Amino acid sequence: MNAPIRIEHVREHGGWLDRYTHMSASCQCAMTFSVYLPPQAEFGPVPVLYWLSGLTCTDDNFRVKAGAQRYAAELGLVLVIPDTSPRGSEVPDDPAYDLGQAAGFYVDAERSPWSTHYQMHRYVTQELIGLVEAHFPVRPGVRAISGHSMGGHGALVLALRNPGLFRSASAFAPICHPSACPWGVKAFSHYLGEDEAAWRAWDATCLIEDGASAPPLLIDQGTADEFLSEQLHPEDFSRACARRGVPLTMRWQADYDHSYHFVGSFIGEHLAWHARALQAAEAASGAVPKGPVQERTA
Ligand SMILES: N[C@@H](CCC(=O)N[C@@H](CSC=O)C(=O)NCC(=O)O)C(=O)O
Repeated sequence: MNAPIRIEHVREHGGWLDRYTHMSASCQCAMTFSVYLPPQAEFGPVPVLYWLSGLTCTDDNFRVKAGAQRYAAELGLVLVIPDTSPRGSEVPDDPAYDLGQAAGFYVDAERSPWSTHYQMHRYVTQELIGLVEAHFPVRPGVRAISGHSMGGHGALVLALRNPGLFRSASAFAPICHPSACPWGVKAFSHYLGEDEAAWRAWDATCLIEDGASAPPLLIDQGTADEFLSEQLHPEDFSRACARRGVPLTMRWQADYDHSYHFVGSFIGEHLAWHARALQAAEAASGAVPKGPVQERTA
Protein backbone atom coordinates (compact mmCIF):
# COMPACT_ATOMS: atom_id res chain seq x y z
CA MET A 1 0.00 0.00 0.00
CA ASN A 2 1.49 3.34 -1.08
CA ALA A 3 1.84 6.04 1.56
CA PRO A 4 -0.52 9.00 1.03
CA ILE A 5 1.12 12.29 0.03
CA ARG A 6 0.69 15.23 2.40
CA ILE A 7 -0.47 18.38 0.63
CA GLU A 8 -1.31 20.63 3.63
CA HIS A 9 0.07 20.90 7.17
CA VAL A 10 -1.51 23.41 9.57
CA ARG A 11 -0.98 23.83 13.35
CA GLU A 12 -4.29 23.74 15.27
CA HIS A 13 -4.99 23.47 19.01
CA GLY A 14 -1.54 22.06 19.73
CA GLY A 15 -1.90 19.37 17.07
CA TRP A 16 -1.81 19.24 13.28
CA LEU A 17 -4.53 19.49 10.66
CA ASP A 18 -3.20 17.78 7.54
CA ARG A 19 -4.58 16.99 4.11
CA TYR A 20 -3.49 14.04 1.98
CA THR A 21 -3.97 12.72 -1.52
CA HIS A 22 -3.56 9.14 -2.72
CA MET A 23 -4.53 6.92 -5.61
CA SER A 24 -7.51 4.86 -4.53
CA ALA A 25 -7.79 1.30 -5.79
CA SER A 26 -11.47 1.21 -4.71
CA CYS A 27 -12.53 4.41 -6.45
CA GLN A 28 -9.97 4.27 -9.27
CA CYS A 29 -9.07 7.94 -8.97
CA ALA A 30 -7.08 10.27 -6.74
CA MET A 31 -8.83 10.73 -3.39
CA THR A 32 -8.30 13.47 -0.82
CA PHE A 33 -8.80 13.22 2.92
CA SER A 34 -7.98 15.31 5.98
CA VAL A 35 -6.58 14.13 9.29
CA TYR A 36 -6.44 15.99 12.59
CA LEU A 37 -3.70 14.69 14.88
CA PRO A 38 -4.23 15.84 18.49
CA PRO A 39 -1.22 16.71 20.66
CA GLN A 40 -1.44 13.32 22.43
CA ALA A 41 -0.64 11.53 19.14
CA GLU A 42 2.96 12.78 19.40
CA PHE A 43 3.50 10.37 22.28
CA GLY A 44 1.79 7.25 20.96
CA PRO A 45 -1.25 5.85 19.17
CA VAL A 46 -4.68 7.17 20.14
CA PRO A 47 -8.31 6.31 19.22
CA VAL A 48 -9.71 7.54 15.91
CA LEU A 49 -13.05 8.93 14.74
CA TYR A 50 -14.06 8.85 11.07
CA TRP A 51 -16.33 11.73 9.97
CA LEU A 52 -18.55 11.47 6.88
CA SER A 53 -19.90 14.70 5.41
CA GLY A 54 -23.09 15.40 3.51
CA LEU A 55 -24.26 16.38 0.04
CA THR A 56 -22.22 19.11 -1.68
CA CYS A 57 -19.31 18.72 0.77
CA THR A 58 -15.63 17.92 0.45
CA ASP A 59 -13.42 17.13 3.43
CA ASP A 60 -13.14 20.89 3.93
CA ASN A 61 -16.66 21.70 5.20
CA PHE A 62 -16.32 19.80 8.46
CA ARG A 63 -12.80 20.94 9.23
CA VAL A 64 -13.57 24.64 8.77
CA LYS A 65 -17.16 24.77 10.08
CA ALA A 66 -17.73 22.25 12.88
CA GLY A 67 -15.04 23.31 15.37
CA ALA A 68 -14.29 19.68 16.16
CA GLN A 69 -10.51 19.96 16.35
CA ARG A 70 -10.58 21.82 19.68
CA TYR A 71 -12.53 18.96 21.29
CA ALA A 72 -10.41 16.29 19.58
CA ALA A 73 -7.32 17.98 21.04
CA GLU A 74 -8.82 17.88 24.54
CA LEU A 75 -9.98 14.27 24.23
CA GLY A 76 -6.97 12.86 22.38
CA LEU A 77 -8.90 11.68 19.32
CA VAL A 78 -7.57 11.51 15.76
CA LEU A 79 -10.15 12.77 13.22
CA VAL A 80 -10.17 11.29 9.71
CA ILE A 81 -12.32 13.19 7.20
CA PRO A 82 -12.70 11.61 3.75
CA ASP A 83 -14.19 13.26 0.70
CA THR A 84 -17.85 12.48 -0.08
CA SER A 85 -17.30 10.85 -3.49
CA PRO A 86 -14.75 10.02 -6.14
CA ARG A 87 -13.65 13.09 -8.12
CA GLY A 88 -12.07 14.06 -11.40
CA SER A 89 -12.81 14.59 -15.06
CA GLU A 90 -12.82 10.83 -15.66
CA VAL A 91 -15.46 10.28 -12.93
CA PRO A 92 -19.14 10.37 -14.04
CA ASP A 93 -21.12 13.29 -12.65
CA ASP A 94 -24.59 14.80 -12.79
CA PRO A 95 -25.57 18.48 -12.84
CA ALA A 96 -27.83 18.01 -9.80
CA TYR A 97 -26.29 18.47 -6.35
CA ASP A 98 -27.74 15.18 -5.06
CA LEU A 99 -26.18 12.73 -7.55
CA GLY A 100 -22.66 12.07 -8.72
CA GLN A 101 -19.64 13.96 -7.43
CA ALA A 102 -20.12 15.12 -3.80
CA ALA A 103 -23.07 12.74 -3.53
CA GLY A 104 -21.55 9.25 -3.29
CA PHE A 105 -23.97 8.12 -0.55
CA TYR A 106 -21.32 5.77 0.90
CA VAL A 107 -22.57 2.79 -1.14
CA ASP A 108 -20.77 0.47 -3.54
CA ALA A 109 -22.48 1.25 -6.85
CA GLU A 110 -23.53 -1.67 -8.98
CA ARG A 111 -24.82 0.11 -12.08
CA SER A 112 -23.05 1.66 -15.05
CA PRO A 113 -21.72 4.31 -15.38
CA TRP A 114 -21.33 4.68 -11.62
CA SER A 115 -19.89 1.35 -10.54
CA THR A 116 -16.31 1.88 -11.76
CA HIS A 117 -15.60 4.75 -9.36
CA TYR A 118 -18.46 5.05 -6.85
CA GLN A 119 -17.25 2.50 -4.28
CA MET A 120 -17.34 4.74 -1.21
CA HIS A 121 -18.35 2.02 1.24
CA ARG A 122 -15.42 -0.18 0.27
CA TYR A 123 -13.16 2.88 0.14
CA VAL A 124 -13.89 3.93 3.73
CA THR A 125 -14.31 0.54 5.43
CA GLN A 126 -11.36 -1.19 3.80
CA GLU A 127 -8.94 1.06 1.94
CA LEU A 128 -8.99 4.20 4.08
CA ILE A 129 -9.04 2.40 7.41
CA GLY A 130 -6.20 0.15 6.24
CA LEU A 131 -4.20 3.14 5.08
CA VAL A 132 -4.82 5.13 8.27
CA GLU A 133 -3.85 2.21 10.49
CA ALA A 134 -0.67 1.62 8.47
CA HIS A 135 0.54 5.23 8.35
CA PHE A 136 -0.89 7.22 11.29
CA PRO A 137 -0.59 7.01 15.09
CA VAL A 138 -3.97 5.37 15.76
CA ARG A 139 -4.74 2.43 18.01
CA PRO A 140 -5.71 -0.40 15.63
CA GLY A 141 -9.37 -1.28 15.94
CA VAL A 142 -10.23 1.57 18.33
CA ARG A 143 -12.50 3.34 15.86
CA ALA A 144 -15.69 5.39 15.98
CA ILE A 145 -17.74 6.90 13.17
CA SER A 146 -19.99 9.93 12.84
CA GLY A 147 -21.47 12.06 10.09
CA HIS A 148 -24.03 14.60 8.95
CA SER A 149 -27.10 14.13 6.74
CA MET A 150 -25.91 11.93 3.80
CA GLY A 151 -22.84 11.35 5.97
CA GLY A 152 -25.06 10.47 8.94
CA HIS A 153 -26.70 7.84 6.76
CA GLY A 154 -23.18 6.70 5.84
CA ALA A 155 -22.07 6.49 9.48
CA LEU A 156 -25.11 4.40 10.49
CA VAL A 157 -24.94 2.10 7.45
CA LEU A 158 -21.20 1.50 7.63
CA ALA A 159 -21.50 0.63 11.33
CA LEU A 160 -24.52 -1.64 10.80
CA ARG A 161 -23.10 -3.46 7.76
CA ASN A 162 -19.74 -4.10 9.43
CA PRO A 163 -20.27 -5.39 12.98
CA GLY A 164 -17.24 -4.76 15.16
CA LEU A 165 -15.56 -2.36 12.74
CA PHE A 166 -16.66 0.73 14.70
CA ARG A 167 -17.18 0.66 18.45
CA SER A 168 -19.64 3.56 18.44
CA ALA A 169 -21.62 5.43 15.79
CA SER A 170 -23.35 8.81 15.90
CA ALA A 171 -25.09 11.06 13.43
CA PHE A 172 -26.40 14.59 13.00
CA ALA A 173 -29.68 14.82 11.08
CA PRO A 174 -29.01 11.57 9.22
CA ILE A 175 -30.98 10.38 6.19
CA CYS A 176 -32.37 7.52 8.26
CA HIS A 177 -34.57 5.77 5.70
CA PRO A 178 -33.16 6.52 2.24
CA SER A 179 -35.42 4.00 0.49
CA ALA A 180 -38.35 6.19 1.54
CA CYS A 181 -37.15 9.71 0.70
CA PRO A 182 -36.45 11.58 -2.56
CA TRP A 183 -32.68 11.95 -2.03
CA GLY A 184 -32.25 8.25 -1.29
CA VAL A 185 -34.61 6.92 -3.97
CA LYS A 186 -32.83 8.97 -6.62
CA ALA A 187 -29.32 7.93 -5.51
CA PHE A 188 -30.17 4.27 -4.96
CA SER A 189 -31.99 3.99 -8.33
CA HIS A 190 -28.89 5.22 -10.14
CA TYR A 191 -26.18 3.53 -8.06
CA LEU A 192 -27.92 0.26 -7.17
CA GLY A 193 -30.64 -0.17 -9.80
CA GLU A 194 -34.42 -0.35 -9.70
CA ASP A 195 -34.74 -3.50 -7.54
CA GLU A 196 -35.78 -1.97 -4.22
CA ALA A 197 -35.14 -5.23 -2.37
CA ALA A 198 -31.42 -4.65 -2.96
CA TRP A 199 -31.64 -1.22 -1.33
CA ARG A 200 -32.37 -2.71 2.10
CA ALA A 201 -28.70 -3.57 2.62
CA TRP A 202 -27.84 0.15 2.29
CA ASP A 203 -30.64 1.62 4.40
CA ALA A 204 -30.14 2.04 8.17
CA THR A 205 -33.82 1.55 9.02
CA CYS A 206 -34.07 -1.60 6.87
CA LEU A 207 -30.80 -2.98 8.25
CA ILE A 208 -32.19 -2.69 11.79
CA GLU A 209 -35.52 -4.22 10.70
CA ASP A 210 -33.56 -7.09 9.12
CA GLY A 211 -31.68 -7.84 12.35
CA ALA A 212 -28.34 -6.03 12.10
CA SER A 213 -26.44 -5.68 15.36
CA ALA A 214 -25.31 -2.21 16.32
CA PRO A 215 -22.63 -0.54 18.42
CA PRO A 216 -23.82 2.20 20.81
CA LEU A 217 -25.80 4.72 18.70
CA LEU A 218 -26.40 8.46 19.23
CA ILE A 219 -28.46 10.71 16.94
CA ASP A 220 -29.07 14.45 17.25
CA GLN A 221 -31.89 15.95 15.19
CA GLY A 222 -32.94 19.62 15.05
CA THR A 223 -36.66 20.33 15.21
CA ALA A 224 -36.35 23.27 12.75
CA ASP A 225 -34.47 21.22 10.16
CA GLU A 226 -35.70 22.20 6.70
CA PHE A 227 -35.17 18.64 5.40
CA LEU A 228 -36.73 16.82 8.36
CA SER A 229 -40.19 15.90 7.10
CA GLU A 230 -39.31 15.10 3.49
CA GLN A 231 -35.85 13.52 3.63
CA LEU A 232 -34.72 12.32 7.03
CA HIS A 233 -37.37 10.11 8.77
CA PRO A 234 -35.62 9.62 12.11
CA GLU A 235 -38.91 8.34 13.58
CA ASP A 236 -38.72 5.29 11.25
CA PHE A 237 -35.24 4.49 12.52
CA SER A 238 -36.24 5.03 16.18
CA ARG A 239 -39.26 2.77 15.73
CA ALA A 240 -37.19 0.03 14.12
CA CYS A 241 -34.62 0.23 16.93
CA ALA A 242 -37.37 0.06 19.57
CA ARG A 243 -38.97 -2.97 17.88
CA ARG A 244 -35.67 -4.84 17.60
CA GLY A 245 -34.44 -3.84 21.08
CA VAL A 246 -31.46 -1.92 19.67
CA PRO A 247 -30.30 0.76 22.14
CA LEU A 248 -30.44 4.22 20.57
CA THR A 249 -29.95 7.62 22.18
CA MET A 250 -32.18 9.89 20.08
CA ARG A 251 -32.02 13.57 21.03
CA TRP A 252 -34.37 16.19 19.61
CA GLN A 253 -32.73 19.62 19.68
CA ALA A 254 -35.31 22.41 19.76
CA ASP A 255 -35.12 25.04 17.00
CA TYR A 256 -31.89 23.80 15.35
CA ASP A 257 -31.77 23.65 11.55
CA HIS A 258 -29.83 21.33 9.21
CA SER A 259 -26.67 23.40 8.94
CA TYR A 260 -23.19 23.27 10.40
CA HIS A 261 -24.44 25.76 13.04
CA PHE A 262 -26.30 22.73 14.41
CA VAL A 263 -23.36 20.34 13.96
CA GLY A 264 -20.97 22.78 15.64
CA SER A 265 -23.34 23.20 18.60
CA PHE A 266 -23.20 19.51 19.54
CA ILE A 267 -19.97 18.15 18.04
CA GLY A 268 -18.18 18.46 21.38
CA GLU A 269 -20.82 16.29 23.05
CA HIS A 270 -20.57 13.71 20.26
CA LEU A 271 -16.79 13.50 20.47
CA ALA A 272 -16.91 13.17 24.27
CA TRP A 273 -19.57 10.44 23.94
CA HIS A 274 -17.39 8.56 21.43
CA ALA A 275 -14.28 8.95 23.58
CA ARG A 276 -16.15 7.39 26.52
CA ALA A 277 -17.55 4.57 24.36
CA LEU A 278 -14.12 3.79 22.91
CA GLN A 279 -12.56 3.76 26.37
CA ALA A 280 -15.30 1.47 27.70
CA ALA A 281 -15.03 -0.89 24.73
CA GLU A 282 -11.26 -1.08 25.06
CA ALA A 283 -11.50 -1.73 28.79
CA ALA A 284 -14.12 -4.44 28.26
CA SER A 285 -12.29 -6.36 25.55
CA GLY A 286 -8.90 -7.87 25.71
CA ALA A 287 -9.64 -9.40 22.33
CA VAL A 288 -7.79 -8.50 19.15
CA PRO A 289 -10.00 -6.00 17.33
CA LYS A 290 -11.45 -6.77 13.94
CA GLY A 291 -9.57 -5.52 10.90
CA PRO A 292 -11.01 -3.46 8.07
CA VAL A 293 -11.37 -6.36 5.65
CA GLN A 294 -14.12 -8.08 7.62
CA GLU A 295 -17.44 -7.06 6.16
CA ARG A 296 -21.04 -8.11 6.59
CA THR A 297 -22.32 -9.79 3.47
CA ALA A 298 -25.51 -8.16 2.24
N1 LIG B 1 -29.91 22.33 -1.85
C1 LIG B 1 -28.85 22.51 -0.93
C2 LIG B 1 -28.47 21.19 -0.30
C3 LIG B 1 -27.10 21.12 0.19
C4 LIG B 1 -26.95 20.96 1.69
O1 LIG B 1 -27.73 21.45 2.49
N2 LIG B 1 -25.92 20.24 2.06
C5 LIG B 1 -25.65 19.97 3.44
C6 LIG B 1 -25.79 18.50 3.64
S1 LIG B 1 -27.42 17.98 3.15
C7 LIG B 1 -27.34 16.27 3.19
O2 LIG B 1 -26.44 15.59 2.96
C8 LIG B 1 -24.26 20.44 3.77
O3 LIG B 1 -23.59 19.90 4.62
N3 LIG B 1 -23.83 21.50 3.09
C9 LIG B 1 -22.49 22.03 3.20
C10 LIG B 1 -22.31 23.11 4.20
O4 LIG B 1 -21.14 23.52 4.41
O5 LIG B 1 -23.28 23.57 4.83
C11 LIG B 1 -27.72 23.23 -1.62
O6 LIG B 1 -27.31 22.83 -2.71
O7 LIG B 1 -27.24 24.20 -1.06
